[in-house]
Amino acid sequence: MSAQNQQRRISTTDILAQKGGDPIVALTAYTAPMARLLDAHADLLLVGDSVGMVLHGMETTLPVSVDMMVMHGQAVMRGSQKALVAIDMPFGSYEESPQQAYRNAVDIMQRTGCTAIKLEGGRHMAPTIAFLTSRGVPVMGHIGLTPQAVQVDGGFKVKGRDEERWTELEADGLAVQDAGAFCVVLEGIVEPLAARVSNALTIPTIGIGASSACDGQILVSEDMLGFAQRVPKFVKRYAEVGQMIDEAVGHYAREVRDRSFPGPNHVYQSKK
Ligand SMILES: Nc1nc(=O)c2c([nH]1)NC[C@@H]1CN(c3ccc(C(=O)N[C@@H](CCC(=O)O)C(=O)O)cc3)CN21
Ligand SMILES: CC(C)C(=O)C(=O)O
Ligand SMILES: [Mg+2]
Repeated sequence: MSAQNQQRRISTTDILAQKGGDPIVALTAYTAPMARLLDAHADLLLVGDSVGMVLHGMETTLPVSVDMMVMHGQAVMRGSQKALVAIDMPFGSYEESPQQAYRNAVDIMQRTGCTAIKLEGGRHMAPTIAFLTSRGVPVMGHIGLTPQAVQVDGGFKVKGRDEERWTELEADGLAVQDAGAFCVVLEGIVEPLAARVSNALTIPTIGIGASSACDGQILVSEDMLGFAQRVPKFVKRYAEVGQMIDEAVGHYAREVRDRSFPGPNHVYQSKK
């Protein structure tokens, strides 16, 4: 390791310090080349369990394993230098007990070198979050629409449309904060609720489908880049990479078929 050009990674305390200040720029990353491109712009890269749906074609995030998260986490660590890397704890790896959560979180941190883990759940996960943070595992919370609850919720359903639910979600945010989380993802909630939770908390809120009232934003990179055919309403498509790939691959196929590729620049010549 050379001391020169060695850039310090953004830390959990750096993220915490962005509360109410410069918005936190976060994106998902699953691979080294994508992490390299995102690292120049993002404060935080999340190796999301959405990897199961986005890269592996799964219908939900439920089949994702710790080993999958570790493989993708290692790739993202190799591809990034500056951004804080957090890794999602997959379904079934943390809910049983604080001890189970600790064992799997340490496994993920030790095998990847990531800075933090993220887990879904509010008040009911607070004892687990406290167990982890008091033992050296930084935790990012995730409340609102929690995709690992897709089967009990009967789909990916926006939360807080009913005002009577607002105090419960606020209590979830406060419980996650009091348990020691350094930030919390607010997913799929109505704008006034996002504003209320963001104002009530002293840790940064990072929104996805939760309005600009949050202290930062996160999106699935492939969604905002235009890879997917269909994306949730909260996604803005900043590019149409899927279309670019279709055009490029169509061009390649035509050139292979008419033998114009490979051309003179793409072949090896023997010694004269
Ligand atoms: N590619 C991708 N992007 C994501 O943002 C994402 C994943 N995958 N996988 C894990 C979860 C699942 N997410 C989702 C998936 C679907 C909707 C969705 O269809 N929402 C409806 C609104 C439903 C309602 O109104 O209750 C929508 O029209 O946006 C939302 C979040 C967010 N996460
Ligand atoms: C979208 C973010 C918050 C996530 O949990 C994921 O990508 O799995
Ligand atoms: Mg996730």
